[in-house]
Formats: sequence, structure tokens, C-alpha cells
Amino acid sequence: MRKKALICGNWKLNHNLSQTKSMVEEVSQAIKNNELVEVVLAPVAPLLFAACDLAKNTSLKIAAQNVFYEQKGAFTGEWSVNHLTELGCSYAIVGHSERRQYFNDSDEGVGKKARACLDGNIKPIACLGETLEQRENGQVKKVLTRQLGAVLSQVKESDLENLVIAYEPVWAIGTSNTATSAQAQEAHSILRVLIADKFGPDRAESVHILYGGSVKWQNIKELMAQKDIDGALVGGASLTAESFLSIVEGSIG
Ligand SMILES: O=C(CO)COP(=O)(O)O
Repeated sequence: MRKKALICGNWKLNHNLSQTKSMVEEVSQAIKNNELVEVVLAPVAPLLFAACDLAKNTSLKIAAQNVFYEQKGAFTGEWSVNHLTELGCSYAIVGHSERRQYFNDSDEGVGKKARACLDGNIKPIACLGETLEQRENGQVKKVLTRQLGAVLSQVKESDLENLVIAYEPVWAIGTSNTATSAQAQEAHSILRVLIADKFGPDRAESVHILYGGSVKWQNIKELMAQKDIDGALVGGASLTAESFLSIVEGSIG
């Protein structure tokens, strides 16, 4: 049986307070208690409090776009997993390529962030993916092995059902240049096999592997039809309720 689909909207640095509130309300009302798909929205950090408050008692889940791995201390500008738990967040995106590119997030740091999340009952959505140059140089498997290895080195077998991996090829993000479903499936299958090599095929099946990079309602069905694609991490097309909900619908329809 296919596992529950997971569709997460990553708003990046978009949406003010009133836009956040109205989208959380509209999306949570529209999805009701849909059993087939877990729907998640990731607003900017200062608006997590408002988003979590509005999503409380609904089936909509809220994600942070980042979190630090330490619990407290002299780390100006950071926040911890405990803060996210206190707010009522369910997920945290870690290691997004924009963080790797602009904020120097390292493989090792991403692994530590994933570990901190799992220890604090926040499900990490650990992002990885190759650049165009790496793809053109035939390095997809090598890059994915290195990036996933840093996460898996921090994970125990009992964590797997709370672990989410997002394959986001950097060349497909914000470019309208979606990976073909065959390219995405090929990468997802590499990731599934790497997890299976460490934990066995049955346990590897319990990990959600999302695809991200120019997902829209026009391509979600074909992506979701692939064996190892369990959901999507959606950027630009998650910014309006109408467009996001059409992807949510397409993921199960
Ligand atoms: O980075 C992404 C989601 O995390 C993908 O962004 P786009 O859907 O805008 O390509």
C-alpha cells in the first residue's frame, strides 16, 4: 500500500503576517482531515507563532525553514528545536540548497540539525541535490551519497519513520526547469537504495522522499506516479492557496 503523500509548501522569504494568516486559514479549511495526504506549510520564522496558533486543532502542519542544532547558548540569531516544539511546529526543513549556498550550511551541520530535530520530536525534512555542473560531470550519485551519508550517519533505525528526505536538484529550483519524472525517479531510487543498504529495504520504505524543483499542478501527478516519490517540496507554486491546493489535490488524484 502506498504511504500517505506529503506535500510541503516552502514559502522561503515571502508573505507578511496577514498573507500568512489568510493562507493558513484557507488551506487548513480546504484540506479538512484528508487521510491521503499530509499538508505542511513553512512560513518565515518570525511568523511561525501566528501560523502554529491558527493551524492548531486542524490537520495542517507547520514547518520551520531552518533550525539550529544546539539547544541554547551564545548563538545570536539562532533558534532551537525546543522553540519549535513549544510553538507547535511539526517539521523543520534543514539543509535547503539556498542555505547551503548563502549561509554556508555544511553536510555535517545538516546531519546535526536532523539529529537535533529527531531528538526533539520535530520531523526533519533534509534537503539535498546536485548542481547543474555536478550533473553534467556525471556526479549525481557521488553528491547524493555524500549528502545523504551525512544525514544517515546521525540516524538510528527507530528514527526512520520520522525522517523526510527532499531531493531538490539545484538546477530545477525556481527555474521552471522541472526534472523529468524519470530523472527524479532515478535520483530517488539512488537515495532509497542508500537507505536500504544501511537499514534494509523494508525500513527504507518508511522514509518519505520528496521531490522539489518547479513542482506545479501540471507535473505533480506524473511525479507522484513514480515508485520512489512520496510527495513534494513546493516553492513558488505554494504561494497562493489556489495553486498550492491544486498540487495537494493532484498528489492524490
Ligand atoms: O526550493 C524549492 C522548495 O524548497 C523549490 O522551489 P520552486 O518550486 O520555486 O522551484
